[in-house]
Amino acid sequence: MISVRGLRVDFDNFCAVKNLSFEVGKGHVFGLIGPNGAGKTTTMRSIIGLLEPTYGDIEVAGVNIREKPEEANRKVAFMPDFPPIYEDLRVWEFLDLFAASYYVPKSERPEIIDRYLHLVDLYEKRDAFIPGLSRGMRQRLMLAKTLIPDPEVIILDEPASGVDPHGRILLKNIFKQLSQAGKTLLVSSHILSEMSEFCTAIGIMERGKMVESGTVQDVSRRVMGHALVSLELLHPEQEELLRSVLSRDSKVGKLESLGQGRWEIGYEGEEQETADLLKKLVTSDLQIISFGRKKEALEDIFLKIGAKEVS
Ligand SMILES: Nc1ncnc2c1ncn2[C@@H]1O[C@H](COP(=O)(O)OP(=O)(O)OP(=O)(O)O)[C@@H](O)[C@H]1O
Repeated sequence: MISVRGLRVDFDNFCAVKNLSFEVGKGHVFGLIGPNGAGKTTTMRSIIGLLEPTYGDIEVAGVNIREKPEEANRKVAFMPDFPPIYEDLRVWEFLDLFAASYYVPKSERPEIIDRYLHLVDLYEKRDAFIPGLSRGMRQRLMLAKTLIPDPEVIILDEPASGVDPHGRILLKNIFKQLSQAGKTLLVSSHILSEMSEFCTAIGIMERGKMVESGTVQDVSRRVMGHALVSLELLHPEQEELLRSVLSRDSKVGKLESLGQGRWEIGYEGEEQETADLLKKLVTSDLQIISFGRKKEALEDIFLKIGAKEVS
């Protein structure tokens, strides 16, 4: 797990991170979201011990980084947003070099390297020279390198930047596997829509402060005040019946027709209440083709918080 309490980081007389506290539990993927200069990289560099905080307490996998920096260092791996890379090596040689620097015995390295190359879908590029790789492939190679020491805590700064849709799906599956294996992940990104798929929780940073954090759903409910439910009627002419059933549910807010029997409903209820609403609709003889809580649009949450900050 990761625990950050009361973190402050100053650069000369500029305060980049202010009184920041958050926790990421074992097996969770926490997404750090924020505009340029919000303090995401500074926070990550502090957690891995690359920056010394002005004050605050940080623990990784239960180890305080100030008290036991070397032990903490062994528990955590970091993938920076612009990692340096050794240009004149083949893919496997690059990983072999890193495995050697982590004291992986020579006899075990080929198997470990191949395992991680398969994981990031670069096995076919095993013998290719690094300059011939695309930016997305390099990102995936760096991810393989980051995972080789089998760290408990993995910190990734903008891992999805420059990665194509195939690579992003791959990344999502890798994060899932890692969290299922009990790893703790902290990921920063500007690609907000993907963060809601990758992450079990998010934190939104603005000017060095955490302005919101929690599950995407919790943050969305707090910021937006409601969830959106989309619904499609088989017979659009059942509109009156739909309106009448919905009017009896106090949690229903704005009702918007998208045409041809499709509706969007602002809904303040929890998930269980949403399930109860569906039951009521169906037992009222409405013919429903589709019904679902929409994935909260992180972009909307982000914009709303941004608007709140400047107003
Ligand atoms: N070494 C440094 N010296 C002085 N100021 C710095 C230093 N590193 C970061 N900063 C400043 O601290 C603030 C936070 O920067 P940081 O890189 O943490 O933001 P970020 O959220 O990661 O941004 P981005 O999304 O652009 O990477 C910025 O205003 C930046 O200019």
